Amino acid sequence: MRRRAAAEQAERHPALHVMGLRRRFAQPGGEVEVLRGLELRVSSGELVTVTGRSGSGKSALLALLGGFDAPDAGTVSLNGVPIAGAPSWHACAVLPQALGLAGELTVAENVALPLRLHPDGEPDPVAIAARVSELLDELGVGALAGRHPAEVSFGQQQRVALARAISGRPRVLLIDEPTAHLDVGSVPAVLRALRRCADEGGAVIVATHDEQVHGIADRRVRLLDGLLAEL
Ligand SMILES: Nc1ncnc2c1ncn2[C@@H]1O[C@H](COP(=O)(O)OP(=O)(O)OP(=O)(O)O)[C@@H](O)[C@H]1O
Repeated sequence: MRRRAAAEQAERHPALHVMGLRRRFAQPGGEVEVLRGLELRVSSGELVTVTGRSGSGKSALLALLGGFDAPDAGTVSLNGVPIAGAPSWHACAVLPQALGLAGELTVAENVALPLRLHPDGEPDPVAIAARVSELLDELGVGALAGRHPAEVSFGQQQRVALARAISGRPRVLLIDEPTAHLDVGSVPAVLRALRRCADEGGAVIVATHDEQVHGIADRRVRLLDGLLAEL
């Protein structure tokens, strides 16, 4: 019964639904309204890229979608339920440009964290280790598992942070510029990982200037004058 109710809920409500989102920031010349009543719906299994000129508000938008910032007006709902603060990693994983890896943990321990904090309970440690090494290998950083984030390059940290964001198979994944610091050879693995996350049922939203990322999207939107336009 509960499963049927959840299925009906998923049908009625998109994985991510943004309504009337407004955000103003105080700036030296006065207040600037960066988001001006923005609307967005993203379904499970859909990968949407957000483009827009530098300073248009893409990172500010992701911070609001991830519950790290509060809007001046409007709502962000996950499966029909408005968020209040940052949801669990399982409900919504966020990969900001600053990455946010835990410096005291190894690469492998960082990637294992969402699995260990899973709301259904911590899976068997052998299953966690297998998932972690599979993801790190796929992203070309398997040899770094035992190092700490400060001991690897920023481009490598970026792939570790992506592995951490997707390890718990989040229902919604928000990513800011996932290819910004990568060498050309590392990009295909990142694109495959993002696409698979959507194909396995995640709603994936990626802010990017990179045409290669737009190439794997189901839908592209542009942030312009505080609103999103379909491309
Ligand atoms: N906490 C804040 N306080 C004041 N202004 C802010 C704050 N956060 C963002 N802004 C302003 O909001 C605007 C949008 O910034 P944001 O970082 O979201 O742009 P962006 O589209 O992600 O840019 P980029 O593509 O360069 O990463 C900028 O003018 C920025 O200065």
